[in-house]
Amino acid sequence: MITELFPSNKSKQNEAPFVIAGPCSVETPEQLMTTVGQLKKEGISWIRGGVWKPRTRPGSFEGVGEIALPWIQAAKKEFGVKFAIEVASANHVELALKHDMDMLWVGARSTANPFTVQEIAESLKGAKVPVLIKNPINADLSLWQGAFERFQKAGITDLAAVHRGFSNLREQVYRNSPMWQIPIDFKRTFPEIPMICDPSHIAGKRSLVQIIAQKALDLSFDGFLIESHHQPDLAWSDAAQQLTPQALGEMLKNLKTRSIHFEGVQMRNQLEEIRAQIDQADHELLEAIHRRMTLIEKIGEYKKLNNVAVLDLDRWKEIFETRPVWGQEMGINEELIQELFALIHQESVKKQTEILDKVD
Ligand SMILES: O=C(O)C(=O)C[C@]1(C(=O)O)C=C[C@@H](O)C=C1
Repeated sequence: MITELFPSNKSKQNEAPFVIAGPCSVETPEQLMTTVGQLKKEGISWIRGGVWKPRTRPGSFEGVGEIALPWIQAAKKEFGVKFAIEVASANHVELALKHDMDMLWVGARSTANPFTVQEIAESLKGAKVPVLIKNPINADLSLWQGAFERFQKAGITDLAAVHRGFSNLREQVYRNSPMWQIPIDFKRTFPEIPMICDPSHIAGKRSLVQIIAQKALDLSFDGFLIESHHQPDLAWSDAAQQLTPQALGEMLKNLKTRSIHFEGVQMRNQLEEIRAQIDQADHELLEAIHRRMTLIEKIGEYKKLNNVAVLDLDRWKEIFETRPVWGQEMGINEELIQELFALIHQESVKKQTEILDKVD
């Protein structure tokens, strides 16, 4: 089972994360052998490599295809490594299994298409390989969850999720927006499924890979899928985001792994005490919201009696402008206050509309 590969499931703390690394694309037998050999020297024994590359636009390099599979078999034999490749159709699955691939992954563009996910899941029935499912290219949590449900329904349960970021036209720093809340929400709904981070596709450039990888460890991710090439600048695809095996080894040494839980009685007691205070603060927050809602209902009754519209834009504008200023004085993030009051106002309007529409 794939879960056995992850340190967080072995109850050991501060252990090195599980890493699958390798070139974006398998290009030639020489490139593969050299890269795999160098990765092995860095202690990496799970290798990735693209054979079929689904590209956004035609004309760019789409992978060397099936001929790469015997090259991979040779590299596996030479270095005693395991290999993971992407599959995007039943035909790819059949070929991958025929050539002893050890792990498969479903790419972001495939996850976005339920027909493709269904086809891959069905073609894998009875197979023993673990499968990684990357998040869909668009920021749609349920589409990602749906892909897992399709695999589970087909009886394939040896699964892990890969967070590779989301396509976002407004994003400027990264190639794909990390939107960390989405993988966190995924972990909440599928706690038994390990979550791997692909910092290469989020970062888009090698100088940012470590920052993303560290953030993933801080958020208790279980491992990495990282692109590495022995001559990154000459790579046939994704040249800017690939690291040399040596740079990757160095980066992995520099990453700080964290414990999942607080260790030691004193630390745990302190934490309990602070959490009790948080419970109290949350209670007061809910009481304040309840008090506000009671007042909203009072105004709602008054508006109904006097035949006044629910929405009062001037008052709403005043609230929307003053609350962030109040919050700023307390050091609270402006965006949080705006989002919070937008939700609160939405609820007020809903409550008052119900009051006005109620037939007495
Ligand atoms: O002040 C009012 O008129 C209200 O009904 C309260 C309230 C609010 O949530 O604060 C709700 C709806 C209006 O659009 C403006 C403000």
